Amino acid sequence: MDTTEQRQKQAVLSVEGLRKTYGDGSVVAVDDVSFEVERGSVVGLLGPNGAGKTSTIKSILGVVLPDEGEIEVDGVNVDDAGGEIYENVSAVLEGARNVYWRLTVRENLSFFSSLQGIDPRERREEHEELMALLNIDHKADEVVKDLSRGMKQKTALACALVRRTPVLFLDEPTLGLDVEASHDLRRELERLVTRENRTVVLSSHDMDVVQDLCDRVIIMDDGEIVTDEQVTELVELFRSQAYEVVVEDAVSTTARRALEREFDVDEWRERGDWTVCEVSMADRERVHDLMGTLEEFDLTPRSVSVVQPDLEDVFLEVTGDDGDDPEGEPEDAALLAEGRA
Ligand SMILES: Nc1ncnc2c1ncn2[C@@H]1O[C@H](COP(=O)(O)OP(=O)(O)OP(=O)(O)O)[C@@H](O)[C@H]1O
Repeated sequence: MDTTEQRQKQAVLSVEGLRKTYGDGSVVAVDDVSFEVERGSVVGLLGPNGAGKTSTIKSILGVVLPDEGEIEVDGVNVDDAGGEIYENVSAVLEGARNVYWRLTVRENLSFFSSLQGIDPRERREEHEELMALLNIDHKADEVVKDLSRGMKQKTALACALVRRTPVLFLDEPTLGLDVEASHDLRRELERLVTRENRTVVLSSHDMDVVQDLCDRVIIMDDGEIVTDEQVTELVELFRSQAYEVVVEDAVSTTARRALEREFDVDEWRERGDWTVCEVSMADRERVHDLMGTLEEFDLTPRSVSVVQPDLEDVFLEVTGDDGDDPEGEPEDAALLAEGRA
C-alpha cells in the first residue's frame, strides 16, 4: 500500500473540489477546495473574515448545498446521506444556535445524547462530569435562553461532546470562556482525540488555542486553501533570520543610529534595565560584526538568540493580513503552493 492509499484509508473526512457560491453565483465563497482529515487528529481551519471557512463547514454538515464537489464523512457521502450525516458529525457553530434555548442545560444534554441513540439515563454521570468540567453544573436546571453568552457557548459545546460523533466541528470553541475553562476544554479535547480517536476540526481566530491543540492547519483566503501543513513544519518554514540581542545597558541614541545604519534593526524594546534589539541577518557571520559594534559603544551583550515565529506570525504572513500586500496573492503563500504542486 503506498502512502497515498494509507492516507486515504485513514481519512475520516474527505472534501474534493468543493465550490460554494451565493446569490446569482457572483459571490464565490469557496473555490475548488480539497483536503482530507485523518482520524484522531485535530486540524485547524483558519483564515481571515470572509475566507470561506464557515461555508466549507456548512457544506460538510449539509447545511448549505455546494455548487460542486464531493464530501465524505466517515465513509458516508454527504449528498447521499441527507440528514443522516448528523450521526457522524456534530458541530458548534457561531452563537450557540445548535442548542434548544427553551430547554435547560441538562435537558439539552439528554436530548442530544438520545439523538445518537444513547439512553441519557446511562450517561447521567458522564453528563454531570462534563457540566462540572465546563463549569456549568450550577446552571444545569436553568433554561439556556436565560444564560450568559459564555454559558450558552459552553452548553453548545457540551451538547456537541455528548453526541460522541467521529467528527466534531468547533467554531471559536473558547470564545467567551474564562482562562480556566478554556484550559480545561483544551485538555478535554486532547483526551477525546487521544483516548477515543475522535477527530476535531477547529476554526478559531485565537492562534494560541490553535497552536496548543492542532496537529495541522489549513489556512483559507478568498475561498481557496493557501496553506495546508503540520503546525511544526509551518512554523519551521517561516523561521526568519531574525535574532534577539539582549544588552545589559541602556543604549544611547547615537549607538542606536549606528546599529541601525549598519544592520537591519526591526525593533527596540526595553526589558527592565536591559535593552532588546531585534535584528534580521541573512548571514550568521554578521553576528560577530554586531558584537564588534556593541563593544565600540561599550555595550555588554547578555544573550543572542534566534527569534522563533509563532502561528500568529505565520498566519499574518500567509494571509497577507499585515497590510503589506492587501490585494495580491501573498508571496509566501504562493511559494508554499509552488512547493506543494
Ligand atoms: N448566506 C450568504 N449569502 C451571501 N453571501 C454569503 C453568505 N454566507 C457567506 N457569504 C459570503 O461568502 C464569503 C465567505 O463567507 P464565510 O462566512 O464562509 O467566511 P468565514 O471564513 O467563515 O468568515 P468569518 O471568519 O467572518 O466567519 C464572504 O464573502 C461572505 O460575505
